[in-house]
Amino acid sequence: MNIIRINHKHIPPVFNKTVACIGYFDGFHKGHQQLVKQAIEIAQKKNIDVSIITFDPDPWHIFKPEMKLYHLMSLSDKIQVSKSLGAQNFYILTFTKDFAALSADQFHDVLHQMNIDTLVCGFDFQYGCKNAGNVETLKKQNLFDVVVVDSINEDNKKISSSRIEPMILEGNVYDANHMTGYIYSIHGKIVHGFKRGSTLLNIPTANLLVDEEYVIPNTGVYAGCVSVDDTLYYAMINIGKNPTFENEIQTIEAHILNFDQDLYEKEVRFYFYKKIRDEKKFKNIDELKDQLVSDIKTTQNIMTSSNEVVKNTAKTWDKKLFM
Ligand SMILES: Cc1cc2nc3c(=O)[nH]c(=O)nc-3n(C[C@H](O)[C@H](O)[C@H](O)COP(=O)(O)O)c2cc1C
Ligand SMILES: Nc1ncnc2c1ncn2[C@@H]1O[C@H](COP(=O)(O)OP(=O)(O)OP(=O)(O)O)[C@@H](O)[C@H]1O
Repeated sequence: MNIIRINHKHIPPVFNKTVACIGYFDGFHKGHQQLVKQAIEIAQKKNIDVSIITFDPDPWHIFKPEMKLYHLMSLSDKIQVSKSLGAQNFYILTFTKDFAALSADQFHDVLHQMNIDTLVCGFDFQYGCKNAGNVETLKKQNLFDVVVVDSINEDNKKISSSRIEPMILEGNVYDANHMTGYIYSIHGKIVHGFKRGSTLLNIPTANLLVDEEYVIPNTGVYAGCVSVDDTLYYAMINIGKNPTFENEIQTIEAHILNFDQDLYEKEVRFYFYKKIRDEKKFKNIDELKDQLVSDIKTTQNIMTSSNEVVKNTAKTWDKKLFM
């Protein structure tokens, strides 16, 4: 895939004629996926490329620089998912105050210089200074064709990134996953924990130092997966302060089922499919251990009966399944 960062003031003359989807695309939910599907259909008929156009940094970063922002996906996640959805190009328009101040016509001109043949956007797409541009202004211009996708809904309400975020924060990853079709995941590096898992409990866990931009699910125990290198494994994941041991800081740790490899310093991804229980304080280590053994069975059962979403997750992140 071609990845090109673009400063709107100096657009290089390097772009293939393309059908492009435009938006911020945080989480690549089913609404976003519909745009890409539509773009692929048009591109196949015209025998031209499919491109994703997004903005970076997050426009909020320019308007409210003091605000700490959390996302469902990093920019490199979006690149990876765009590739598996079938795009040939990924264009990153650098979002600056100047870019935000473009009029609708100037914005059209930027897209024209990027050799856009057809723009695919959602019914509520807005752009340009003070959101002056919308589907109506796009349809009036004649530099490129425009295809508008109707609202993709769940429970009669538009699926959107801002609807998915609070669900994840509440721990309701199961319903959030329904709006994307694959399992929500966060990326990071495996670091050292207190080593109680491998010694006291005989159930080793990998502790994740998460990349800081992600929306983190609420505390609790989740059935899900972990991917290591190019393989996806079933896993049970705990987010919390291990109240039995009275830790002071929250950790994110996973026990990967049927897995026995050193993971320290590895870059991995944790996938949260469904919350199975709250984290609890146990009277003693044996009770915690019994609970963990039961959690392994619960996780195995939940994950084996969720074949479709697991397969789609593996496809989305280009992983093979080891189960
Ligand atoms: C799936 C799972 C569920 C867990 N549930 C609890 C829990 O309910 N209460 C608790 O105190 N610790 C819980 N733990 C955390 C264990 O106490 C933890 O794995 C252990 O302290 C090892 O930590 P370490 O990696 O720092 O050595 C859970 C861990 C996992 C992987
Ligand atoms: N549910 C949906 N149905 C159809 N089109 C959608 C849907 N959600 C987003 N789009 C379109 O996808 C593109 C990217 O959307 P974008 O990520 O900017 O917004 P969003 O998902 O609605 O997120 P937010 O909640 O942050 O507004 C836009 O063109 C938008 O109109």
